Amino acid sequence: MRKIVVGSRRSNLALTQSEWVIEQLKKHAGDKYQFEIKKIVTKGDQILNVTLSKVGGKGLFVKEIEKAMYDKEIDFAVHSMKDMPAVMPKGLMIGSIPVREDHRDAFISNNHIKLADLPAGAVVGTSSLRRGSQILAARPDLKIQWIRGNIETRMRKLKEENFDAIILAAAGLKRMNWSEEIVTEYLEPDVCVPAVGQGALAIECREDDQELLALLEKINDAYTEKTVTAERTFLHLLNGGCQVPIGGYAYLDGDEVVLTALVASSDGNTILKETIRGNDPQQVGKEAAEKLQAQGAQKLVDEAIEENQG
Ligand SMILES: NCc1[nH]cc(CCC(=O)O)c1CC(=O)O
Repeated sequence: MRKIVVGSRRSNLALTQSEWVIEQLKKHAGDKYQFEIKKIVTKGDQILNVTLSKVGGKGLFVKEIEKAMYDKEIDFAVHSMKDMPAVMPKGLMIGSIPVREDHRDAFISNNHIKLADLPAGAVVGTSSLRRGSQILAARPDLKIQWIRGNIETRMRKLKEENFDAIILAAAGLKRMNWSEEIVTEYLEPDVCVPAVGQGALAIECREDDQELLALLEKINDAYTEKTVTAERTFLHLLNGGCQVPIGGYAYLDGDEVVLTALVASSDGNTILKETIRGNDPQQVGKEAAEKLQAQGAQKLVDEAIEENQG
């Protein structure tokens, strides 16, 4: 019997995701494996009072976990796919991509007033440049205000502070069993293109752990893998980090991947958006990046980086 140690951030969402993955694996593990969760505190969990994009972005949540994996203190870790860097560190890999939860953003407002019906000047809370930009594109008369914290904290701030609405990933709410009744409306990708990988999980493990890889393979979902590959190829080629609003969502139409990719300015005044289809997910991602670059996406990315550093 092998004991498999799962490294997890200590937030409720991270623990819920790790427990969910363990439940899925148990269906295939027989009595050959035992699982244990080891909680790990990351830098991203400690820094809660500044905008994520200003303190180093996605990598903040994964570095300590990766060290524990190199040191063999843990065997795998479950991440939200959208928090994963585009390139994996040496010796580690994404060993499995389980079936994706809801990919959409959930719009949650006081008194259930829909986005289109909010009065001018209403305040929408989000710390995502991507969400802020697309909300402003739809409703330039609204105000975006930064909000941070986990789901519980943001829900409390919506009620107690000066927010009229907030936006959260539907997947997080569903995984945490929040009632659907709190959601005013789900924003479809034609209104708000989700983050690349939103709703999907990435199981990260050591490249050389063949035994574990064989087990993880059993809960890999081909549909999710294919669509997320298109999204992540696009993200990687744009090289935008999280300093510029970028979104990407793909689904399958028969064998074809259909990817909608977005690059925008934070104020929502410039929205570059393309939908590409094709059989090869990497080719589709590449084509989307090239199409948007031809429309000036790289300039938006470079300007955003300059602004952030200056
Ligand atoms: N930005 C943080 C983050 N990273 C992953 C999720 C959960 C949803 C998912 O798996 O995409 C969330 C919360 C949110 O965006 O509201």
